[in-house]
This record gives sequence, C-alpha cells and structure tokens, in this order.
Amino acid sequence: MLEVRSLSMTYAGPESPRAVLDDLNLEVAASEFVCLVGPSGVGKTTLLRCLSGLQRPTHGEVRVGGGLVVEPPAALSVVFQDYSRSLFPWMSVVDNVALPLRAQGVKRAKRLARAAEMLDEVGLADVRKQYPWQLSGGMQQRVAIARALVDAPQMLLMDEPFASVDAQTRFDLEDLALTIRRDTGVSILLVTHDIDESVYLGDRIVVLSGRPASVATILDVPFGHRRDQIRTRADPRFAEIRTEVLVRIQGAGESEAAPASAANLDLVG
Ligand SMILES: Nc1ncnc2c1ncn2[C@@H]1O[C@H](COP(=O)(O)OP(=O)(O)OP(=O)(O)O)[C@@H](O)[C@H]1O
Repeated sequence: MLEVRSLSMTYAGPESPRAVLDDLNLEVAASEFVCLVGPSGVGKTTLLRCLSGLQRPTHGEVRVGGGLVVEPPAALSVVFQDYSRSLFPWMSVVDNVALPLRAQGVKRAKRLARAAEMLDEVGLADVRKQYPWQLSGGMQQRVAIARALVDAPQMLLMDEPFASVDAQTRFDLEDLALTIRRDTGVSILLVTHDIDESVYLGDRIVVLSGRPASVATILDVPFGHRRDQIRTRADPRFAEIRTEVLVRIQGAGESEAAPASAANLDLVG
C-alpha cells in the first residue's frame, strides 16, 4: 500500500542545508498497522509530510497504492495531534466530517449519510448536530478520525494522534484505531513517542535513528489484530518487545554525535 524508496530530505537552512532523512526505505502492506518511533527531532514529522505529499523529498520516491505521490493523494488521509486546530469551530460535527466529500462534489444528502455512518463507527452517533467546542478532547479527536475516514482512504497517517488526551481516553482511542483497521481494512502508519503504545498497536515497529535519519531496525509484534489493554500489556512478550525497542533507540543514539536519550521518550509503565 505504501512504498518509500531511497527517500532523502534536506531543508535549506538559513546558514547551511540541514539533511534530516537519508536513503530511507519503508513499506506498509494493505491493512497493516505500522508504528514509527525515534528520538525527538529525528525527522518523524518530516517523513509523514513527505509521505502525505505535503512536502517534496529532495531525493527518492513515495508510492501509495502503486501511484507516485506528487501531491496529497486521494487514497491517503492524515490525523494530526492537535484536533482543536484541525476542526472548524463554526461547523457542526457532521458538517466537519462531511467536508472532504463536499470538496469532491458529493451531493449533500449523500455526504451527510456517509458522515453519519462514520460518526457511528467512531462511537459519536449522538453528537452530530453539536459543535466541536462542545465536545471533550477525546471526542474531538474521534471527529477528526471520522473525517479522515469519510472518503474511504486506503492509508491513514497519524502523527502523535493521542498525545493530547488523558490516559484513559488514550486507551479508548488506541482501541478505536484497532477497531477501524479491522472494520475498514485501512493501512495505518502511526507516529508515537510512547513505546508502550507502539507495542500495543503495531504489527511492526519501525525505529528511526541517525542524523540524518534512516530506518535503524524493524521489529515484528506477534499479538495479531485483536488486542486487549490489560491482557496484551500483561503478556511477558510485551515487556520483551518494549525493552528491545528501547535498546535499539538507545543503541543507535550512542553511536550518534548527539546521542538519543530515553529522556526524549515518554515511557509508560
Ligand atoms: N520546515 C523546516 N525547515 C527547516 N528545518 C526543519 C523544518 N521542519 C523541521 N525541520 C528540522 O528537521 C528536524 C526534524 O524535525 P521533525 O519535526 O521532522 O522531527 P520529529 O522527529 O517529528 O520531532 P518530534 O519528535 O520532536 O516531533 C529538526 O531538526 C527540525 O528543526
């Protein structure tokens, strides 16, 4: 579903160019859930921008569903951390969710029906006539997720989507992401600072490191598509994988000029 080949990204800095990503290769299969972790400032958001067509890489190519990405592809949607800035406060919840369909010229009755279906999927069927500012943070992020899904994308990019909500809401939203992958078959690439979250959600965990960064390692997570916040996290393999991810990040950091540190990562538990 997603192919990244030899991707490099260098920003033109005020004094000298800044190489952030170098020769990065990555694939995400159909219906796969991949989590991307790495030290703060390594280039995770830069990579997502390149994948979503918002930023042209300096070298290399990105393909979504086989098509070369040269602008934001229709088959791909993005969910950002800051839900309060991604929803329009003057539009009702259902109109926010239906917005991508309006841009595509879908008739009002049809787009409202589809938006209602998506609100149902994210557990918000009751609030469709309310405004985003009348909802809790977790509910607003559910609205943003419903909007990202409304035109049936094949690939969802999520940039720290659950970092701005409380711990219990975060668990609920993680389970929602797993349910959405099961129900819709969408592929998900999720960036997180929380290593436990990456182990709970991912089929694979991609560790980025280096300056400029590339893929340091990829770890398989053997828990299947159905997970449980208590039982999965209590599985002895959960702690083993979490330790492995941490070792890879720290190990990579130690060999860099400016070491990555565990202090840069939110470690839960
Ligand atoms: N538009 C830009 N112009 C120049 N440099 C940039 C730009 N955007 C990001 N950078 C630099 O690229 C590097 C990587 O930033 P990026 O935000 O991609 O990292 P990140 O891994 O997402 O960080 P964090 O985990 O803290 O969110 C940083 O040094 C940053 O200063």
